[in-house]
Amino acid sequence: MAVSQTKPVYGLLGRKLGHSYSPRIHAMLGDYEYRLHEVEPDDVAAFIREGDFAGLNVTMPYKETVMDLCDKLTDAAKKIGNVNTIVRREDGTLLGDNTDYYGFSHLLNVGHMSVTDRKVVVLGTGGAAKTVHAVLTDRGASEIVMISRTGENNYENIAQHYDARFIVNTTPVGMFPNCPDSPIDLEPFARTGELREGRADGLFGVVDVVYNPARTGLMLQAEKLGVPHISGLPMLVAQAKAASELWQHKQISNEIVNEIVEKITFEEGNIVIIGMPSGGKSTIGSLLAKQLGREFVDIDDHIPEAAGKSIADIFAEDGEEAFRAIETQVTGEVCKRSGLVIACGGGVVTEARNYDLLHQNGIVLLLKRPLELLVSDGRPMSITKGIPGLARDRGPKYDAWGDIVVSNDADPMIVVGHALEKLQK
Ligand SMILES: Nc1ncnc2c1ncn2[C@@H]1O[C@H](COP(=O)(O)OP(=O)(O)O)[C@@H](O)[C@H]1O
Ligand SMILES: O=C(O)C1=C[C@@H](OP(=O)(O)O)[C@@H](O)[C@H](O)C1
Ligand SMILES: [Mg+2]
Repeated sequence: MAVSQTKPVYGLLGRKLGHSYSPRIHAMLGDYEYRLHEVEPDDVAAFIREGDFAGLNVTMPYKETVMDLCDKLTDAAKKIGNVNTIVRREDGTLLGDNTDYYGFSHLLNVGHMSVTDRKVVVLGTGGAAKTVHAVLTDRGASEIVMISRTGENNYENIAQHYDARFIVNTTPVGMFPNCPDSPIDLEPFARTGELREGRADGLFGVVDVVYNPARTGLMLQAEKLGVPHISGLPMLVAQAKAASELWQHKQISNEIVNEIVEKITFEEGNIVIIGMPSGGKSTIGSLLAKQLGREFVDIDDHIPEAAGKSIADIFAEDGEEAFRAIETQVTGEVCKRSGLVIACGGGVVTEARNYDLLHQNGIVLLLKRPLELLVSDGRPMSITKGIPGLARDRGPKYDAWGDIVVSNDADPMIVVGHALEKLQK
């Protein structure tokens, strides 16, 4: 008689799990069930005692709580002071371990962040900060300064640490939906170095453990300053891999970690389309979304809703500046979401402040249609300034903002095919 095989059951324990990436990550790491458990503080002890699981990941705010509920702790978990992975052993007892340590270590490796003999500023003093501190200590950082809101080293007196060479953010500042916020200004840190080849080299690296959005305010500023930087997704995936290895008693390659990071980056990232008015952003965007099975959002469609009047009326009654203010507000709300195809208004590049909004969580696709094929119908800017004038003013900005360029000079479905090819590279 055939014996029915049931899959082992793992999962994630936390209080609010939102749209956690963990089930998707674990589905790519092994053949097991992975469930989400949102549990209130008073119920955690009972959940652990009675829980029907072969192992667990643990997240905020229970990484310290579960330490007392495990039968045994690994040395790493004891040293760091929190548990993110629980393994049920053969005799049924629970072993508490910490794979965030491995995750952060992996993040430093893939970001090429060599902290040995360097001064590091760590923003935050919570659970993630403790893990980060342990890794930095083991890697021989010369000085580790922990910044908190009210401690001895805080955001008021952070200037005394502008000589730090690395910054690690472990706070939730900048995390969705508060994006693109940033906990600190990086410029004074960068400026402490010598000016070489036109850029200050005081900062060697910036790491953000936040992974949604893909680029927090901190990452976007590091990028502008030319400072090497990396955000938290490889850490999330690597800690999951290490947990999965403990549960399955087998090794998983770093290749798989990289593949998962790439897949989630693409799926969660937005495809943000810019280009001249009537260049085909709405047309190509909606077809591309259909092809990818994604939601399509046309910023221009949401502006009348936000303003209570049509785009033509905003321009006629309130002027361009008022239109730009509403456009920025709507663009910010839409672009912080995930996994969308977004068509922007043609003038989005006229406001420098919109750059971060477009780039925080996506790839910017510049759609270029030959000027002679562009039309002005109903487009206030194209009518008043004329298409050649707009093209002259905006051309350099379109080129600077676009991460990839796609020509819209063929049948729309052919253009969508070209866009997909470039996106999947
Ligand atoms: N590849 C194409 N082939 C034929 N017509 C196109 C193509 N791309 C755009 N159009 C047409 O050009 C006009 C403007 O396109 P639209 O998508 O509204 O531009 P945008 O959103 O950039 O202002 C529409 O009438 C659309 O049908
Ligand atoms: O170029 C511009 O400044 C504008 C372009 C329009 O969007 P399309 O590019 O979709 O026409 C719309 O946002 C508004 O009329 C302003
Ligand atoms: Mg449009």
